[in-house]
Amino acid sequence: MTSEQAVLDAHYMARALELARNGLYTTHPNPRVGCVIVRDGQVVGEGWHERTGEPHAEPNALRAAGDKARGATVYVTLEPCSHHGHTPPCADALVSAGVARVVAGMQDPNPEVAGRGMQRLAQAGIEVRSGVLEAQARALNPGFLKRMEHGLPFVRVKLAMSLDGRTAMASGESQWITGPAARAAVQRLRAEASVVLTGADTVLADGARLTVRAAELGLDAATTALAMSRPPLRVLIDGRLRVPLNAPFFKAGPALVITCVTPENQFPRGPECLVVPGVDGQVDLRSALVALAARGVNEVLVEAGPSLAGAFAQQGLVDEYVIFIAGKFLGSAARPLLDWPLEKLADAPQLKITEMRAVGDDWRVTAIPVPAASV
Ligand SMILES: Nc1nc(O)c(N)c(N[C@@H]2O[C@H](COP(=O)(O)O)[C@@H](O)[C@H]2O)n1
Ligand SMILES: [Zn+2]
Repeated sequence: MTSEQAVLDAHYMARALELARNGLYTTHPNPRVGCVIVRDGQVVGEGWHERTGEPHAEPNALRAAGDKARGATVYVTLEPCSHHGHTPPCADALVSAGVARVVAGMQDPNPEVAGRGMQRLAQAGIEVRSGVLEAQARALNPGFLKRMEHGLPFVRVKLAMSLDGRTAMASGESQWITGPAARAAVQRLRAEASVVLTGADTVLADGARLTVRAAELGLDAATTALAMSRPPLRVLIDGRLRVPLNAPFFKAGPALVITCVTPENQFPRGPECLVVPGVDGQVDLRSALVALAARGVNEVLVEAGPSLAGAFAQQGLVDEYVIFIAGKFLGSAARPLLDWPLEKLADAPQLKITEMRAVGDDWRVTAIPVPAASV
């Protein structure tokens, strides 16, 4: 392959990635996928996957290209599927359309596909290439990949704190530490998650509802409509079933309660209740995540107090922290970020800060845990 071809491949894959991002709020449990069809140096078709049950990105792009797909090159951010799911195999559609070349961002880790899509194309005499802008293709679907590769959702913990690392006054007062731009960013994090998860303490103390509110997303009308069409499932971890049915959390819409005690008709007409293993009224969080992944949950946003967020952190269940930092001191009597008593500096978990940027008057820090072996 010439270097000119490699540059063109990266260029059109970048466009396919851009298209895939249209599905940021809607595709789960499916992945976000984009597709561009190019013939004689012209883009003749574009498509992206909007929601599960509807056509994949490739048939959408093929429909736009019509007869011009014959002899064309197809750029798709994820290997074309080879299985019959809600829709027929995209690899077959590409063969039927007579395309000459298919370039994929990455192999599909779904065991039902896992290389068979590219294989089918190659067997039909189509030139194939995979792994173009692979890091970006992977970054688009952290939850889908984690679920397919590890049977767990991707867990993002959102925290908001003062410059001295405090999240609320001793009284619990915390509205608002951060400004409106940071709060809008949190709304968008909720909207892109499959699940927003919290604990009984937060719901009982703050009356938290954890809904996505259209007016606070800060998105254009079309994107807001997409985001609101697929709101995340709100999940409450409540080991002892302490939260009453009349709590604002339950009045705000459908919710799932994860507990470790038998509900015994606790919620006769109330929310769905999932029982997982636990000890002393403490839900086993890994079991809860496994159960969510089994239901097709890709991305979990944890918005909880120091005790539940700290438990996720201590148990090594967090993939990413998004921490909003406000230019305030709340003082030493205020509440800490995480309940995680550590004795020695040597025991302090290492994080890699991957991004830091201003959001209105606040700062947003993204950090990922560094595995102990590589510290
Ligand atoms: N290559 C590709 N393009 C898309 O637009 C997709 N949505 C997928 N998804 C793959 O197919 C599975 C879902 O199939 P159904 O929507 O149920 O038919 C999904 O798990 C991916 O493996 N792939
Ligand atoms: Zn497909």
